Amino acid sequence: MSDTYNLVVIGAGSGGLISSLIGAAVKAKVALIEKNKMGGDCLNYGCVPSKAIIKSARFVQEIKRHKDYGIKEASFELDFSEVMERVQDKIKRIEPHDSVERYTSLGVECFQGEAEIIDAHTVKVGDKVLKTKNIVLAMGASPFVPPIKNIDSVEYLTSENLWDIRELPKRLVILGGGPIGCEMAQAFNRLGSEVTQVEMADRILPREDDDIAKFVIDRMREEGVQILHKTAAKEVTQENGENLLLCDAPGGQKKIPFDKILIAVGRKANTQGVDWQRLGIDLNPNGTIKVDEYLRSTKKNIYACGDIAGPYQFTHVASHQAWYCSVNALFSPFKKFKVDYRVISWVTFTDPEIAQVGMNEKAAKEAGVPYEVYTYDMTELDRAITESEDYGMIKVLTKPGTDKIIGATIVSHLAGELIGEFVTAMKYNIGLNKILGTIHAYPTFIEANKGVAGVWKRATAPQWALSILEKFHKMRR
Ligand SMILES: Cc1cc2nc3c(=O)[nH]c(=O)nc-3n(C[C@H](O)[C@H](O)[C@H](O)COP(=O)(O)OP(=O)(O)OC[C@H]3O[C@@H](n4cnc5c(N)ncnc54)[C@H](O)[C@@H]3O)c2cc1C
Ligand SMILES: NC(=O)c1ccc[n+]([C@@H]2O[C@H](COP(=O)([O-])OP(=O)(O)OC[C@H]3O[C@@H](n4cnc5c(N)ncnc54)[C@H](O)[C@@H]3O)[C@@H](O)[C@H]2O)c1
Repeated sequence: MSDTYNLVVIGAGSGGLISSLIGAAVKAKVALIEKNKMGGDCLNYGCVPSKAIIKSARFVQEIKRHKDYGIKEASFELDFSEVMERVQDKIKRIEPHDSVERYTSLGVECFQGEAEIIDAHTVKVGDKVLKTKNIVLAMGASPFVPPIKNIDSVEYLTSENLWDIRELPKRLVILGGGPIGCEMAQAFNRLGSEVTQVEMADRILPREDDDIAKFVIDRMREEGVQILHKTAAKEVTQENGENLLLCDAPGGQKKIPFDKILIAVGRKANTQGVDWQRLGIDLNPNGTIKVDEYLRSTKKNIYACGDIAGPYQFTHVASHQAWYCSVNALFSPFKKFKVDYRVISWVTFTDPEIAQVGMNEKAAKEAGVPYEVYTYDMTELDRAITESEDYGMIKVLTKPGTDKIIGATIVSHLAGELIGEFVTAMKYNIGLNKILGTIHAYPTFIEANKGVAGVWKRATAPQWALSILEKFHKMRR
């Protein structure tokens, strides 16, 4: 038997794990190389720790809202280091899913160490040289640190070292109003930090529609997060033993005192330090690996998935792409599949959550796609009222004159769960009429999806038919 691998996968995050798993499942000889922690960003620094801290913060918030639930007195004493230990505990609970032991048992040969690509068919890890037919690049992305003067004078936080702190920052500045910035601004504020969020663009959550983002912005401000829009961080200085962030703001220069600063202004692909040109691999202007619709790089036996490839930076997209990388690498030229981004969903885990599938209004306008829009107000939903969670909306974009869904956005409690029905509907071409005709249990949050379908039905009911019906019933009286 040849020692040559069918697939060498570099990086054991969401993309690399799934890519190697698929290879092993179809009996290919697969090596998986990881230089740091199995599970990559999602498990160790991303989705898992962030969702764990968000839960503690939400629990605190519910205690603060005791009067909304008819409870006169409720108090709590926060032990921040325990909150952070709980975060680590959740990582440890999930770790076995992504472990060397599990992947080895599934038939993947795991190597610990930094991979070095020698040529298109050779990868080195430590003193081992692996020969391979194909390579999958799944090396992820890292926090981008913008060029702010004197930033190195403070021990700034990013999503990588945030999880090491055990003392709650009293005054926390968060740079960036994307998902990381917003999720962490709300969570730390709820846990007791005084949070100032600094966003360069016109507003935080710049990718969302205005009416959707407003629900989150209003809620965050109500809870006490100070949100500064159109504000660009320029310099860090120290005055009287205090750290200050100097920003260009609409009213002039602003000085923001802080104890800790979290940088969350985007993540850049881990493509530094490799001579890609020598390997015949082109990069995109933003530093990601240039791939075609089969996820092949410009070197045809080298594929890429996840954050290193883009265009999305989500765990589920990395694993979706991973399938195409492995299958296309292992079965080309007999069979190959074009990656399908038609139905991609994502959730921002603020409270309320924002969940999206397909296009929102902003994206449809930018792409010049014609649409009709139907909205449902969550204050009308019985279950939301009984839960004191009657806040938010569902917004569905349809192809004009039809019930075909081209996008859905939900901003509400449990939006991330509710979006699932629209994901399935879009994937299998189920329109709003069929959602309306489906029995949803009462009283549940998911009934809201039927609610928006009802709004569509009433708005599009043929007026001529209704007027004939009116006459018909009149005649029968
Ligand atoms: C705070 C935060 C919260 C997030 N929350 C969510 C969320 O709720 N939902 C969601 O879908 N996404 C979320 N994301 C995004 C998600 O974590 C990423 O999109 C996902 O982890 C990307 O997976 P990947 O496999 O491309 O890369 P990674 O998970 O980064 O894995 C890449 C791996 O490659 C290894 N590596 C790099 N170079 C080499 C080398 N030369 N040799 C060997 N190994 C190497 C790295 O050590 C790393 O382990 C979040 C991200 C952050 C930072
Ligand atoms: N719930 C989720 O699915 C989830 C959660 C967290 C992260 N992620 C993924 O990780 C990616 C990275 O997240 P992110 O929030 O770091 O980045 P992002 O690119 O999504 O948002 C960064 C924000 O920072 C702003 N910004 C850029 N430079 C700035 C500066 N110098 N000063 C102030 N503001 C500045 C941008 O205008 C933007 O609003 C996301 O795009 C997402 O794909 C997903």
